[in-house]
Amino acid sequence: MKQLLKVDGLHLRFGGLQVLNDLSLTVREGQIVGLIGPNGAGKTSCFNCLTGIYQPQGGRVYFDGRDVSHLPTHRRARRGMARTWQNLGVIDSLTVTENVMLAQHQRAGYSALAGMLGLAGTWHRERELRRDAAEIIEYFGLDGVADERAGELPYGVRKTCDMAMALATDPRLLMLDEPASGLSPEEALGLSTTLRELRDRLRLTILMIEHHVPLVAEVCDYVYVLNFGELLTEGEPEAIQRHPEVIAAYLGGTAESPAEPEAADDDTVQFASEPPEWPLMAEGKSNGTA
Ligand SMILES: Nc1ncnc2c1ncn2[C@@H]1O[C@H](COP(=O)(O)OP(=O)(O)OP(=O)(O)O)[C@@H](O)[C@H]1O
Repeated sequence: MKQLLKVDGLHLRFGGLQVLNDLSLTVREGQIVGLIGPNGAGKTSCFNCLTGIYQPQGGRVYFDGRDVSHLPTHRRARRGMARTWQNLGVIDSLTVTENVMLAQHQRAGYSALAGMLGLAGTWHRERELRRDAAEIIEYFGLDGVADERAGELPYGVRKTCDMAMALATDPRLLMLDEPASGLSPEEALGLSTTLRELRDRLRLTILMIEHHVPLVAEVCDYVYVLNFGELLTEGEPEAIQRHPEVIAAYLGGTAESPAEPEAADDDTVQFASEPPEWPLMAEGKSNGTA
């Protein structure tokens, strides 16, 4: 599988705070890759560097074999890098359809001024975009709320709208920032079906920040673990769940003696204490805390 995203030695500092320290990772085409780590580990900052929102002091980002480190956010998006937001990218005062169409506009193919003036050709393209938006909305099961203002919809529905908006940019790489946060445990696990479908039917590659371990274990091919801005370890989800340093990072303590894991009925561990969204799970068990 070819490398779609390659991150090479990112360094990011805010004043005296080293947020990312020599972070490197690779996402291959067709993979679903997880980026996990305790609160404040630098996951969202990493996404911000990948999308060009933050300009790191060192390191390079390559997308589809090209160095995109110097490109602004909208040009990276045009190349096929899309993201969702931890705190939702939807505009509350717009309807679901309007939000999706707004997201589509970077690939509209005409200037905002041409659109405003209704110049020849724009109305035809606009109709195409509206049709595409309707398909995306239907795909995500949002057709029943397409004309509702996003701000009036439940949180889970707005999250789905956020994902529909990312898809509307016609991406190759979808970067999801905590897609399961705020969802019920059932909704969160249902996401795994959606994510696999996005990969298998639409041939998307997915990099996702997520604390919901059953979802990560269920859907990710590979996982990177960040701690204090550095790569702690990487590997397949099963190995990550049993990794002593990962356990120690989430619980405090040391790799040799991580604090207080609860006994489980196999060789994985479950934690009753903080952080609630990272109890390492025996496969298929629900912790009810997501
Ligand atoms: N713009 C900024 N200015 C100053 N500090 C920042 C900025 N953005 C992030 N940080 C700091 O960088 C560190 C990493 O934050 P980041 O949000 O990337 O972590 P995270 O792993 O995504 O955490 P969480 O799981 O809680 O979302 C934190 O200490 C945060 O306060």
